[in-house]
Amino acid sequence: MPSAQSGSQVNQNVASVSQPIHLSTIGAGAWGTALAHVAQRSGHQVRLWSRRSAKTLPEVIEGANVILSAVSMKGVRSVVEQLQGLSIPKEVIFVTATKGLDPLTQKTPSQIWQDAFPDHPVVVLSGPNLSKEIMQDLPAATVVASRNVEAAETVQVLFSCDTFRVYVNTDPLGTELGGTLKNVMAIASGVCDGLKLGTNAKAALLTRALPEMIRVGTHLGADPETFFGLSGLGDLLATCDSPLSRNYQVGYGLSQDRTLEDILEHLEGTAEGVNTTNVLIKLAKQEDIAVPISNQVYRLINGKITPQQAVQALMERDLKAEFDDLDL
Ligand SMILES: NC(=O)C1=CN([C@@H]2O[C@H](COP(=O)(O)OP(=O)(O)OC[C@H]3O[C@@H](n4cnc5c(N)ncnc54)[C@H](OP(=O)(O)O)[C@@H]3O)[C@@H](O)[C@H]2O)C=CC1
Ligand SMILES: O=C(CO)COP(=O)(O)O
Repeated sequence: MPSAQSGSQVNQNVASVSQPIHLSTIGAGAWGTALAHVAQRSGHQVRLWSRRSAKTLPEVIEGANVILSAVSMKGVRSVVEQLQGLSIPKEVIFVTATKGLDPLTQKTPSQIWQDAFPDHPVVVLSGPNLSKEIMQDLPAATVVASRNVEAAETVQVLFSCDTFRVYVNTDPLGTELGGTLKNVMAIASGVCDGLKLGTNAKAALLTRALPEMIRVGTHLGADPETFFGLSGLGDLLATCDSPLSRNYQVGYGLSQDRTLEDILEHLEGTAEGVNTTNVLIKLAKQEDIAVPISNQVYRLINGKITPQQAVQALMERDLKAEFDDLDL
């Protein structure tokens, strides 16, 4: 794999390739820490800020070329507002690695960032990236996506190293929605495994999950092709098949008749899929988008049905053609 220092073909045009990039990471949770680790490994200068930091946010972002936000969805607006109060040069690139939807506006994190900083480049980073594996320096790949290709290429250089391979994409919305929507499917997948429904059921679930994600994504303006890449199918496979995933753990716990409150209380970190499911179902109802799997996840996490009833409801749906409702 090319290192950040040597650069791939596409990166050789990026001015910053030969110099260390100054990265300020906001959020010292599992993901912020792992991404800071990767950037450091690839030879760049990294500062990390969290609400518990001794240094202030203005101190930590001073002189940064790139500001990465890896906070959970509930922290995005507060972080954006704090940064809006500071004077940040227009060439500074914002990178958002949050996988969620805003409950108030149903916007994605990158839309919130771009609304707040219309003149700055905003790049989405998303892919099959379980942070515990990344912290162990196991090989992984991800996607950085922006309408501003040069900014995306700079971020590609920033995070590329011998254990982390970064691809560029020009569809930030699709890249972001892949990582966000698969969290809902990971809850369903944890239920599927917890109930020991078998390999056939799991394959059917994941295969039907993808067109459901694409339906939502294309309705919102994303490119369908993006969902077949690392940030869509890739992240769906990783998250739905790993007990490391907090969203999978939520589904697994529900299948064992634990309450959502009890599961979340004992969970290590954030499971964005719970909030995402609630926002998605509101959106799908408003926009009339068919989301049958997400609907059952919604009913399950809101205590309206049992895991067994959720499975039964999916199996009893009207019979239909396989590709009837997917206009690719
Ligand atoms: N862990 C993973 O494997 C991956 C996670 N993600 C995504 O990254 C995001 C963060 O996940 P992760 O790091 O695992 O979660 P954690 O629960 O480990 O950390 C949550 C982070 O959010 C910050 N935060 C929460 N509320 C606020 C707030 N009100 N104001 C400021 N900051 C806040 C916390 O800040 P503080 O540090 O100050 O406590 C912390 O950094 C999620 O959207 C997740 O889906 C994406 C890919 C991989
Ligand atoms: O997004 C992730 C992997 O790509 C992490 O998944 P969880 O948030 O479910 O742990």
